[in-house]
Amino acid sequence: MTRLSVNINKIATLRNSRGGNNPDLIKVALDCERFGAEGITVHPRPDERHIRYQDVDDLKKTIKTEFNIEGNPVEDSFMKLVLNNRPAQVTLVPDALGQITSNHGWDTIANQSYLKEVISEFQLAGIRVSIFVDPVAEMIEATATTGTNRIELYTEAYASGYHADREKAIAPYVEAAQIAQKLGLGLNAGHDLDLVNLQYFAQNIPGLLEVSIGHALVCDALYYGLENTIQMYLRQLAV
Ligand SMILES: CC(=O)[C@@H](O)[C@H](O)COP(=O)(O)O
Ligand SMILES: NCC(=O)COP(=O)(O)O
Repeated sequence: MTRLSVNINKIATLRNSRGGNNPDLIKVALDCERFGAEGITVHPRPDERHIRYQDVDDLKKTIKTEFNIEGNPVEDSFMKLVLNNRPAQVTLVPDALGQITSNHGWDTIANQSYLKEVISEFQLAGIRVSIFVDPVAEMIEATATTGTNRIELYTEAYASGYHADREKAIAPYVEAAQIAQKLGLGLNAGHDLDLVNLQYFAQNIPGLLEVSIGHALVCDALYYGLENTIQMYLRQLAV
């Protein structure tokens, strides 16, 4: 069964907009867990526009489910943050400084030796590593030599193509998942997954271990409430 990790970046965005502590990020994370989330994901960016580095320290001390920290290891501050907190999983994402949101996976061919080096540093600290990749066969194949435990498929192209032709939109992801399985890599996925496109993805992707979902889930919570929304997402994954 696929696990749901709730990305709480957007809760921090709302909090930061007024400078106080409403909503309380830690309380929301604990409530997500209470409502059924099987993990908490954060993507602290160097400008701390949503998740602050202090939030990561605070979350590590309080949450009980799987903690997943996303970010670009080229930043020394990110390396230190992750190594000091030792989450269950780190997801390496090649975002540039100031990028609005993630928009591509790693070029695992050009960055093969660099990734190998940073992945082993995290693994020596007992942290499972996942790397963010596009569903492109040669990019998935090249992840094998990096030593990563898992890959996270970047699902924006699936989400944006879903309404026009979902079979066409999912085809590269099915192929990517089959390659990952052949290589013995664990499989995660995320970005723009929502209540409309999630079930079809989970039903058709073999070996999908975890999805991390934030933006759409927080938007849905405005209408359905956080507890109902998390339960609705979990039902989409119960395939
Ligand atoms: C890696 C990924 O797809 C998500 O973490 C996404 O980057 C969310 O980050 P923002 O909430 O800053 O858009
Ligand atoms: N890794 C993807 C993630 O954490 C959340 O992405 P999104 O649902 O906010 O697009």
